[in-house]
Amino acid sequence: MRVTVLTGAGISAESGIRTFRASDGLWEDHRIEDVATPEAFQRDPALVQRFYNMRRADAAQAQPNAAHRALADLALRCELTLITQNVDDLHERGGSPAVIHMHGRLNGALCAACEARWTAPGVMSHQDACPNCGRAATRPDIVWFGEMPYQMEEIWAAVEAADVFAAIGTSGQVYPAAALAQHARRHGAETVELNIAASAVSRDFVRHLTGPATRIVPEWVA
Ligand SMILES: CC(C)NC(=O)[C@H](Cc1c[nH]c2ccccc12)NC(=O)[C@H](CCCC/N=C(/NCCC(=O)O)S[C@H]1O[C@H](COP(=O)(O)OP(=O)(O)OC[C@H]2O[C@@H](n3cnc4c(N)ncnc43)[C@H](O)[C@@H]2O)[C@@H](O)[C@H]1O)NC(=O)OCc1ccccc1
Repeated sequence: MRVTVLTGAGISAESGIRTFRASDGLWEDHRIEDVATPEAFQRDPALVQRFYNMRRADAAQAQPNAAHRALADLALRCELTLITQNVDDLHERGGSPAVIHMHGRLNGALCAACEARWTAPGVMSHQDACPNCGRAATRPDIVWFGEMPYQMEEIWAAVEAADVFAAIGTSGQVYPAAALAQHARRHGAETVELNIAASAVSRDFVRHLTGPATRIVPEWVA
């Protein structure tokens, strides 16, 4: 059985990581345009680094929950492709061996000059020197709005090959991630949505499991 799973901020909500669009969501007190676009980084790199340093510190405090662990268990029992929009490392800390971070990672750094990548779990500054070219053009290894998500070829292939496609804790408002369910359905997959509420693409799913991820994901996996 080939299962492809897409996760969003909702799977990490019960670990204490803020989602984006909830009433207390990140986008309530930060404008996307100010912190999550290449233009924002050009304009005020220190503001952008402060935003991601805060996110990195929050994620370091958080612990994986029963939903993260249930997916690690599922990987032992089927051919699982785990795709996440999340930039935290709770899937890995929850035991998932292979995770496709389509929107990047908090613990990653990228040189805007030579595109070198390295792991940087601590506080990051745009003045940090690149270990490869030595220039001070360090940015978080995060996919910002207007930038192409990572590993899209692998992702489309895993969606097309899936017998089951599941979306967990995502509002279906950001593309191309939000288009994956429809693509999976068009390629014959059984589509299931796991969420506490309806999403912007609930119509693309034949099954809907409603409730907190820490309850419904272990139930779905069992
Ligand atoms: C806002 C939206 C309309 N805009 C876009 O989609 C744009 C533009 C666009 C492209 N195509 C389109 C088509 C139509 C319209 C617009 C577009 N897309 C892009 O810019 C993408 C890139 C998008 C990626 C941006 N980066 C992120 N993240 C990293 C940064 C960071 O994290 O700071 S997106 C970020 O926001 C999204 C947030 O969504 P969710 O994770 O779903 O979170 P949200 O808070 O919204 O919802 C939480 C859900 O959980 C549920 N929930 C809550 N608690 C629980 C609980 N306890 N249990 C279960 N469920 C729960 C809730 O009910 C809810 O449903 C995630 O993707 C997340 O990664 N790039 C690109 O298109 O490039 C082009 C291109 C082409 C060629 C060459 C070059 C470029």
